[in-house]
Amino acid sequence: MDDTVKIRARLITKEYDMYKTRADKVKAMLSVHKGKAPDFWALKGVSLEVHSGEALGIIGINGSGKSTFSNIISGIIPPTSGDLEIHGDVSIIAIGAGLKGELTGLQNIRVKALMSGMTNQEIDEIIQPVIDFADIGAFIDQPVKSYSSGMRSRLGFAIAVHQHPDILVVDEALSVGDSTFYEKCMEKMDEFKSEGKTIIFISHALAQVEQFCDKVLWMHYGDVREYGDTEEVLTHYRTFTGRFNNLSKKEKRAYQNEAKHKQAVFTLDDLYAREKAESSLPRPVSDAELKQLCARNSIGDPMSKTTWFFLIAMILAALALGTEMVRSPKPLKSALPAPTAVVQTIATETPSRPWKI
Ligand SMILES: Nc1ncnc2c1ncn2[C@@H]1O[C@H](COP(=O)(O)OP(=O)(O)OP(=O)(O)O)[C@@H](O)[C@H]1O
Repeated sequence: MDDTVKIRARLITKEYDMYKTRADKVKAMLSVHKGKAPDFWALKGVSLEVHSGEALGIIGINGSGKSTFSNIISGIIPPTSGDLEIHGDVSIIAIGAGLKGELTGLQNIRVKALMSGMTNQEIDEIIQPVIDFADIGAFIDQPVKSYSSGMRSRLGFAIAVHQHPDILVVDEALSVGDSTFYEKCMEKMDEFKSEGKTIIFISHALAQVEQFCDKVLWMHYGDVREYGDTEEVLTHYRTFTGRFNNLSKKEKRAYQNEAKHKQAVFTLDDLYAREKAESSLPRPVSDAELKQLCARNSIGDPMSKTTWFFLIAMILAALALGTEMVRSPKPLKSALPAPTAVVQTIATETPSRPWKI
């Protein structure tokens, strides 16, 4: 492990809109209707720094936001606010994620490798090692939808590690494999670590986390409950889950409902106030920077008034042009802008059918 920061997350939030129908979502995007769908904040300001050669475990009960956070790190979904720096290529392995069911295992290897920017020659070189590592035999030529979850996980892991990413995110992918494959994956992850690569390991299997991770992030209903030394965090987490599991069904439901209510009513102003009172950031920031970190990113926002204005202006211009062309039809060639050389060539070659131009 060295001091080079590979991942720096500062006050990352994720808001999901709980639209009932697709139409409601489209209406909200166009800001046509005033009603706002109920919000749900899956992440309420997560900050951490992960270094080169470090293995970070992410733990937490179901629905605490682990996958949401790992999907943001992997670039699969954008954060709602906050700042994320990633230094290096990221490869994520999650159960079944990223594999196309209709394609064969072999085709999936090619597609995923192409998407990660590998050349055809590089892909040819990794195909056999991936097949050997995944150990799924003749199934490699079968559609992935016919695979068991263990086979999918093996193929996903094999592809991801052979892309040689700088940062490897393993989201519960090892929970479905057998013990032999698990050992093989662990060996590979150790190799990665010793090469200075960074690993994010999301798991409910605390013994695996304990064995492998240098640090642990305990997530709890969108918040960071604790972040630090593996043994310490795991001890506290085990105490919590011991108590939680002893609750009656009714008590558990009440606990969950209260936490989810807090996730529903959360706002970015709350985050700003919380950080003003007690900062969770690894380094101090100015008030202006804090305000920026607590401001919504523009991706996914409803359209601004200016965008609306231009959109409407363009639609009106297109309509006016269309009407003009219908009212005074001209020969197509004169209605069009000056023809290019290619169009002229075709027109010359097909003089009797100029409408083909
Ligand atoms: N696309 C979505 N739209 C709405 N809510 C979502 C969406 N994805 C996740 N959520 C909600 O966000 C919260 C966090 O989910 P997430 O999958 O990140 O938790 P998790 O800790 O990975 O859970 P698990 O351990 O069960 O995998 C949950 O309450 C979940 O229901």
